[in-house]
Amino acid sequence: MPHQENNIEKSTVYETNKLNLWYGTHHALKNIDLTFKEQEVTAIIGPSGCGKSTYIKTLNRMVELVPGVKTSGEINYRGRNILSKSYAPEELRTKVGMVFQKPNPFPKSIYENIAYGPKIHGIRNKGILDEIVERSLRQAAVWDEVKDRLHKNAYGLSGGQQQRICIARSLAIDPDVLLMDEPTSALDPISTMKIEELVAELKKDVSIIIVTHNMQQAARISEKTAFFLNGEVVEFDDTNVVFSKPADQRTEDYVNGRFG
Ligand SMILES: Nc1ncnc2c1ncn2[C@@H]1O[C@H](COP(=O)(O)OP(=O)(O)OP(=O)(O)O)[C@@H](O)[C@H]1O
Repeated sequence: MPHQENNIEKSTVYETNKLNLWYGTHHALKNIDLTFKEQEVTAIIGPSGCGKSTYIKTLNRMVELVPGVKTSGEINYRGRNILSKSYAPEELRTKVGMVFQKPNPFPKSIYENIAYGPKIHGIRNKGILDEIVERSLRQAAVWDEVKDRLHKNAYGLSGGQQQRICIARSLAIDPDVLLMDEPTSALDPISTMKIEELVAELKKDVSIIIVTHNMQQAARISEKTAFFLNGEVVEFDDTNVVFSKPADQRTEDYVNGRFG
């Protein structure tokens, strides 16, 4: 049954239908059918090498950068198949932000890191850029820590601060969707907590798809969970169902730490 709030069904943001992907001859994603809704956090869990990162990178067409990749099936974003020849990947870059496992700020000032995307999209007015920089840093819960050093190099920040700068950078384009690939795996518990709080806050405006190895994190922050194994989706359901009464024995074994 679809997740409902106030009896209004949430609209679909992304949907993959029979999505397959091969790295050369290696069949890494097998017939993946998943649907992601507005104002929801979906966690993607599964053991190492099961295809989580590959899947999330198909959603913004980043995986195409790997030589020898072949895909079949459909990825519909807001109702349009982004794998179709007529869909320009640049269009997605204005709507879908991505945050990686390791913080990867540009070797530039904090300000320039955040203003970069809006500038590429043609915003030149200093007052508007200042506003975007402040709003994004506030949203990413890092403003107070960096407001007095905006023109210092982002490399001078701690790992947790750098990761929140990267989140702020992706928020500066006012994204519709945020893809997060193990965004807290390199962080200490306090920075992790800040990012989890941030995810809870952001989901009012941004759909979030997050790959995580941390079961407690998936249980804490997501409405839906997809369990991947060997390139397939074994189970996709409300997070509380996946963690407390999963339909498949393999899911139960994984969420209870019996393998992976
Ligand atoms: N660039 C690549 N070229 C060839 N094979 C790849 C490439 N990237 C990933 N693979 C293979 O595809 C499969 C899925 O990898 P992927 O990185 O998506 O898994 P994952 O679930 O994200 O793993 P982890 O949790 O360890 O990050 C693995 O067997 C991996 O070796």
